[in-house]
Amino acid sequence: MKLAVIGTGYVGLVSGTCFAETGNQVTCVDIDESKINRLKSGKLTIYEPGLQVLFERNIKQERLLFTTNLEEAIKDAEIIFLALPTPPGEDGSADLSYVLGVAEQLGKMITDYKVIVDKSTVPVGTAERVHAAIAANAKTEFDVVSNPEFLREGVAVDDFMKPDRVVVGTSSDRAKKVMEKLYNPYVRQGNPVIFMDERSAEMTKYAANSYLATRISFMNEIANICELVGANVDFVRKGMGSDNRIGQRFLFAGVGYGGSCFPKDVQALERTANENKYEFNILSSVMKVNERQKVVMVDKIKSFYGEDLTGKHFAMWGLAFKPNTDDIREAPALYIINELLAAGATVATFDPEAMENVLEQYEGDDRVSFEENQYNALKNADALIIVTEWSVFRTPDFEKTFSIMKDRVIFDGRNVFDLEQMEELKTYYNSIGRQAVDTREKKQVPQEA
Ligand SMILES: NC(=O)c1ccc[n+]([C@@H]2O[C@H](COP(=O)([O-])OP(=O)(O)OC[C@H]3O[C@@H](n4cnc5c(N)ncnc54)[C@H](O)[C@@H]3O)[C@@H](O)[C@H]2O)c1
Ligand SMILES: O=c1ccn([C@@H]2O[C@H](COP(=O)(O)OP(=O)(O)O[C@H]3O[C@H](CO)[C@@H](O)[C@H](O)[C@H]3O)[C@@H](O)[C@H]2O)c(=O)[nH]1
Repeated sequence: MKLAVIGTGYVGLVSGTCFAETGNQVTCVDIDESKINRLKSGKLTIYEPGLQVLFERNIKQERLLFTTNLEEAIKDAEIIFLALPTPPGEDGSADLSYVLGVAEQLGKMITDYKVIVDKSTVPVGTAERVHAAIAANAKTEFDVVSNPEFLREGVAVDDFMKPDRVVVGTSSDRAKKVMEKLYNPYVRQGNPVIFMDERSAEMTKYAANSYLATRISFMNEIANICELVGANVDFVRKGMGSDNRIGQRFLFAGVGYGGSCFPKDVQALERTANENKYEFNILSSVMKVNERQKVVMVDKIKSFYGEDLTGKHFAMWGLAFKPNTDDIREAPALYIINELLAAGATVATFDPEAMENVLEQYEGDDRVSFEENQYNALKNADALIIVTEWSVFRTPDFEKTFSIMKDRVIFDGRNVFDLEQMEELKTYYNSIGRQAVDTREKKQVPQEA
């Protein structure tokens, strides 16, 4: 099938490449000329494991093209995907200007039947608004379908190629047949395509993200209580998760959820509730808990050193909002850095992929540095703070680590180390939802003469 994907960010680039991989002819379009030039020259614009191979293969086999010319991209396409940003507006609702702006342009351009598919995360009722925006100028038949995307960054290719499910919202039989054909290869792998109306499809996306965010905030609260009562959240998680009704996944306490989706989508669903005069009490708490959790490491650091951190220097491992991505949108690390700086500290950071995206924010600020590797970041550090659970941080050379640091102190926001292991090292180790370990050698107090 011939497809156009409008917006070549995390979702557009992954979807476009994966659709090409299942044999479709895909043209990806973006207004960002530098992005398109880079993609055209065979270079990826994001870090996403497994994407490079598919990207190169499909470019080589001429199934994947890139352009800035919207009209050219959609001319022969049977299906047009909108993978455009829907950032939070000032009132927390999703900003639909990108989606509706492109819809208006499409209305003027389409000359034969098209299925226009919304892959962006958009509030309930958007399919109707997109339909109206296109219809204002369209001289031909078309259908608007809601097909929310559930991929996770860091495992996006796997999630796209082997989705737990595909949700398609449409009330048109003609569009349904087109979508059935498109997703046929995925159904054959045993993954269901769930058809429903447009409004339910739009709501499904917000419900799924908000539920997952709720699980995280719930576990973060459990972790905070564990610390107070002397329990260990890792045991509690395993004990809870073994109940099939709960399940093991997505129960990890940490430094709060970040990324480009959960924070904005929870906020947007609360906004939808408010607009409909419904008080969604759980969501307000989910957000409140997350705000607090993002800086829980700073609270721990301040109770160790005192409120004023002037003269203190910290090493930070991890900047991305989660491992295996270079994405730093709403990354807890950035909130933690800013709080530390405000309290007078300096920070040396290392992240395997995300440093380039953070550099700009601290340009000219010599209180924050970006180091070549995780050990360089430890030089003269009073303490190490772990914010993102990249695999490379899980088994460090502790002897080397402590020989470089000024003091043997670790604050771990992702529980990457076992407590037993830390008890054997002479260290102060403070993690999430577990008791702090302090096995540093006590200084000998000289006997009074
Ligand atoms: N990132 C994720 O993991 C993820 C997963 C599922 C759903 N979503 C949703 O998908 C949507 C896109 O998210 P993303 O992370 O890919 O965003 P992104 O910011 O990475 O990419 C959006 C792209 O759209 C381009 N763009 C903006 N205006 C354009 C226009 N008029 N014409 C053509 N291109 C234009 C931008 O230049 C950018 O490259 C959002 O609604 C998001 O909530 C994201
Ligand atoms: O047990 C967990 C799981 C995740 N997180 C945090 O939650 C955030 C989001 O993680 P994840 O969901 O893995 O990443 P995203 O790429 O943001 O994916 C979410 O958001 C996407 C955009 O809507 C959806 O498509 C995905 O289904 C949904 O999982 C990150 O900060 C994680 O560190 C935790 O703190 N504990």
